[in-house]
Amino acid sequence: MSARPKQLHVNLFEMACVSHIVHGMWRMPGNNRHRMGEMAYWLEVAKLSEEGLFDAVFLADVIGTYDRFGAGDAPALREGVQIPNLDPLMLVPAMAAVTRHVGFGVTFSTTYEPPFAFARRMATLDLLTGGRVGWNVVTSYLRSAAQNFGLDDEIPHDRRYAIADEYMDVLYKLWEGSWDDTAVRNDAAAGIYTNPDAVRRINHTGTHFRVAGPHLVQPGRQRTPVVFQATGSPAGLEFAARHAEVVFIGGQTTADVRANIARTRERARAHGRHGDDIRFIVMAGIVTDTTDALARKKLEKYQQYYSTEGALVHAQAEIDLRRYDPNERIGDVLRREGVTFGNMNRRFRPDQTIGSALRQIATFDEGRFFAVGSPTTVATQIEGWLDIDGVDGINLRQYHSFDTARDFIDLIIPELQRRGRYRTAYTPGESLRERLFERPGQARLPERHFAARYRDPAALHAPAAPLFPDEPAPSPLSKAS
Ligand SMILES: Cc1cc2nc3c(=O)[nH]c(=O)nc-3n(C[C@H](O)[C@H](O)[C@H](O)COP(=O)(O)O)c2cc1C
Repeated sequence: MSARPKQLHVNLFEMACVSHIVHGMWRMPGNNRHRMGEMAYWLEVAKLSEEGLFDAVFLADVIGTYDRFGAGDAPALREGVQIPNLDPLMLVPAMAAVTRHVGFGVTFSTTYEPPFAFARRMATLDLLTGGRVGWNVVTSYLRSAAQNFGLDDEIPHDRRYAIADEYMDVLYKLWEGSWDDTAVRNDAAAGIYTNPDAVRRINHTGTHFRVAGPHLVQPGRQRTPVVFQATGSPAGLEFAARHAEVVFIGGQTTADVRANIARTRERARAHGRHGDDIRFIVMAGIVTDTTDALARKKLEKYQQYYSTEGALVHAQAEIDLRRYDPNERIGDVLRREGVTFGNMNRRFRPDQTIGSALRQIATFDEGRFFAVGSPTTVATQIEGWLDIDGVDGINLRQYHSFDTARDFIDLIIPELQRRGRYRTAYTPGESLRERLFERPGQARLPERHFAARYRDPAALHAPAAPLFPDEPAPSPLSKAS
């Protein structure tokens, strides 16, 4: 009875750095990663993504270094692991100017810079792009980032989400509540540019932030950009349930992925949202060629350049695992060295042997959503991701810029289109939100989203229930707001 098979959403996964996810690849002849500081590079990324009818170019970001192995910044610098890196927000207007449809997902952290200036920057992008922007909300996991913003160490994990929740509250007040749609009159005869009765201050006074307003930017197409988030923690899940529209989901097995999706949907429903108000995206790796054998050969070629050191740096390994007995457990070695497990829990477990951790890293970061083969092979696997795992789309990891995107566009997309699994054209004038949710005419957040309450001016001054009421106050950031 189903009218149309589920279609794949695709973002090109980018970061304005040389080595983003699959490390060492920048050394491959013909790879353009070193051009990330050139405007021409980003214009090509944008045009290529639009040629591929991608949903968006998705830009990751970090605001500190992966200082590792007690060797400071040297390993990350040598390997180009996310340093040097450029400010992703600054790339968007250039890319938008040479495209008409493709969207832009931009990462920004809620932990270190107060919300008012960010509200303005993001609203500027929404306005200038005609509603083509999304925001990947991150709370930042690097100690070195904390030290760049006046702190000695990371703010504890769950507390970062409590700060982020109030951060969102301020943004929604500015984006959704401060200006009416009809505020700008541009009425020369009456001498009224903006109707003062249609613009209001927000006068937000919370635990972490005090912001008077009004917002400085008139409303764009979407007002609030599409809210992306990646999480694997209980606090992050609660945050996603209230705020996120696109969630990066993981899981080692189909059952895990399905359970993660179901849990997030269930929590979203508890917040008065609909299950399908959230899209689920996975980071995927695809290596393809005209035949399975050629695709395998391409993978082998790529693997020659892969850097285990780069991968360990990115995995935030506190020690250089290559220097230890592979039969020892990570936890035992760390104890002996007097080093804490730190953020290594993102990739490893303390009871894991060094050897198994190294094998995991050495498998080219294949991960759960990895496909190598001909277009038929890959498309069949993707259909399984959509129908069996239940995800809505992928962030396409790049091995080679621009061959990864080019191969996907030339080989995989036609096959997906043949199967009715991928759009054959953009819908002119649609916002990123309309595209992702396939809801024409709904460029703005649905009425049932938490943010929509601020469309009623009276609600601007009613205190909103914080998502994490037990968090202690004030935060180390409150002085900065
Ligand atoms: C696809 C994907 C993209 C991510 N991009 C970034 C990023 O650009 N910057 C960042 O600081 N963290 C990024 N993260 C990490 C997440 O923000 C988050 O720290 C991680 O998913 C763990 O969630 P948790 O903090 O709720 O435990 C990304 C994670 C995933 C899965």
